[in-house]
Amino acid sequence: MTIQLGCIADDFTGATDLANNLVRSGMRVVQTIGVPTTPLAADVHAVVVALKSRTIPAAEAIAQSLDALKWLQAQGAQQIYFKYCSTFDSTPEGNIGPVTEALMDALHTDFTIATPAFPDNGRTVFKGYLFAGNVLLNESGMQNHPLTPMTDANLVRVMQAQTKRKVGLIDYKTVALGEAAIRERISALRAEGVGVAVVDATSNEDLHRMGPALKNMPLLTAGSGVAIGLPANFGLKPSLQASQLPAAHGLQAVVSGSCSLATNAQVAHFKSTGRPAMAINPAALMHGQSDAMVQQVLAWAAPLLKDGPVLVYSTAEPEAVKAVQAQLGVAEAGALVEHALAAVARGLVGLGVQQLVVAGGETSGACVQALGIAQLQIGPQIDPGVPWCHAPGDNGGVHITLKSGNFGTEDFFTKAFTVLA
Ligand SMILES: Nc1ncnc2c1ncn2[C@@H]1O[C@H](COP(=O)(O)OP(=O)(O)OP(=O)(O)O)[C@@H](O)[C@H]1O
Ligand SMILES: O=C(O)[C@@H](O)C(=O)CO
Repeated sequence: MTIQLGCIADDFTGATDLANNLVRSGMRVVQTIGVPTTPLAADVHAVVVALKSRTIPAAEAIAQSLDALKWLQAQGAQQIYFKYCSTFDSTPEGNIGPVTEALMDALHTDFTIATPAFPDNGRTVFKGYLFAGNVLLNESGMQNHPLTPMTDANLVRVMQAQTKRKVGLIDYKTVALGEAAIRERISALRAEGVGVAVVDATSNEDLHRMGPALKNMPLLTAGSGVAIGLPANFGLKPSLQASQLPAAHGLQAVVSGSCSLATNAQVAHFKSTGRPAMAINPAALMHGQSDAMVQQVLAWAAPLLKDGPVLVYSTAEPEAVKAVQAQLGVAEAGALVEHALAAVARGLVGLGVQQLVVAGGETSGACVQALGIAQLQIGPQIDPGVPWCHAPGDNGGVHITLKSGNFGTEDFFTKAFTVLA
């Protein structure tokens, strides 16, 4: 079986976000966790390979992305889509620039686009500046991200710092004129030696105008927004009919390791409903105390689960995160918390949880790996960018949703379960 679009996502929530937009735009999609070792068995238009490569060393991110590329090419992928965060999450070293460059080299292409625009979630790009909601990226809370603080909203500048290729801009005026003008601008930029063009988009209409101009471009790099304009290039029509998931069974739980503004509000909202919630303090995980802490959390959760969803969270305000990072180091703090939350997720599933909400991309990566999930079927959307997914397994498998840090309404942690009911 051959596929049309081959996608490489740099984290797991981002992968379901992209798969969701492709499904809603008319594609049959499968998401794999990591690079599969066998050929694709499903009859689909697109595959999203979910990596956990956003914050690992650039050389490793490149190696994993090239592996994914090789597998996708072997499945016949006609176009490659490198999906990163709608808030362009990266460190000064990358990994968006280095991975883009490596994919360009491997695909023997001298030009690609870069745009994290996702208007349905308030991410817009105007004159090369990224807005999250009504404010610039660096005023949106993303300047305090635990792993990838974003302190500059100018994407041409941010991308240029990460790549040796010349970075240019296709601005909103060109995008507004549509396919021919965008193609003309691409030719002009290529003639100037530009290898990567940031593209403005402030609405879904912009993304739909962009779509036809991207037909046959070997590599696209973007958030999930660009996806909505692509299926038409393959003769497919939008369909809001998400794929049907098997009926949901089992107990319900939420595991949250995201420290974003949105997740902090979602945790506060869940607690305000009076439902059971337990915080994990990273300091309590140090000196080999993690296993004991996980056991304590599971013993707490076990008798409560029959009465409805419980929440286990490390979600904290920026000051608390900074204090922990000062004590443990940024990477160590992140890894310690991810490891503990992943063990909690595995333990909760062991207690009978079959409907699981996980908040945070890195956290989701750790949890999905700990649960041994290899492939996800994409189901109905809960909020823009966040679908329910299903992983087959014993007793009907697990319904899981991987919520990007900044996505979802305040009541997401309770609302999500009503979508499956
Ligand atoms: N209280 C805490 N102190 C320090 N680090 C924490 C704390 N809680 C979580 N972390 C770490 O912060 C990181 C949060 O990243 P994660 O990707 O899970 O969330 P996010 O960035 O908000 O989500 P997304 O990537 O979907 O936008 C993880 O590595 C997590 O382990
Ligand atoms: O694009 C986004 O914002 C999300 O899909 C994501 O990648 C969060 O990790």
